[in-house]
Amino acid sequence: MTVNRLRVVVLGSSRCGKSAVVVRYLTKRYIGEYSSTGDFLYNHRVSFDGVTSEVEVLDTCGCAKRGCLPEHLRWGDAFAVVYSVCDRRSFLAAAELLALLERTRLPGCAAVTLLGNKRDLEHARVVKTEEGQELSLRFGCQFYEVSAAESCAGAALAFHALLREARALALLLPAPRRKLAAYSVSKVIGSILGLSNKSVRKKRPSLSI
Ligand SMILES: Nc1nc2c(ncn2[C@@H]2O[C@H](COP(=O)(O)OP(=O)(O)OP(=O)(O)O)[C@@H](O)[C@H]2O)c(=O)[nH]1
Repeated sequence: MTVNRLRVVVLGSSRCGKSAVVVRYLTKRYIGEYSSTGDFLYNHRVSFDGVTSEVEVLDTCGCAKRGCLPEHLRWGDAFAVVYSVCDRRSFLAAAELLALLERTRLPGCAAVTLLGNKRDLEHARVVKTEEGQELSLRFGCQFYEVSAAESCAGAALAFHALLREARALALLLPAPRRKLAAYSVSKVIGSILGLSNKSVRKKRPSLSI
């Protein structure tokens, strides 16, 4: 069985549900609240299509403000750009992130998916499905609407499709690997394990799932 290594960066504006989507995919669980004080790196081993991948998933938090966005864009092999269907500003931010990705990475050199999260909140929806579709067509990326709160099926489908594309690109374009110089580890694991961020950061640089 082939084993490959992939790096996935999850981007999007604050509170759009990045952590919820990532944790849904990795653990099948939905946890309502997460602390939002920094990026979080997960190690995850996944097998499908007869291939096993060692996947690092970087759940980012406020990286545009902290200035580490360019580094994250270079580091990743695959990118999930998340917005909330109930928050137009998060959709506009997703469009900006896709444009930045296009400028930073050569077109076709990174797998990208656009995820419209919180589709369970239909009554509060302000971004139509067609708008997400149009945006994904404009940037030539995948597109899914998901609900981290409602089920794990959407997140799993979206991440597997992203990984499938990243695997194919890794075969076609063996890119030089760049190390992420530094990442802070702070959120989600505290919610999962009931530890404070400080103790998590000290004891665990990353979480294997
Ligand atoms: N109804 C509903 N709420 C969701 C969903 N996903 C996330 N939420 C809620 O939205 C809020 C923000 O979720 P997070 O996962 O912390 O969002 P984030 O993008 O990681 O936020 P930052 O860490 O601040 O960047 C939380 O209250 C979640 O419970 C969803 O699919 N449906």
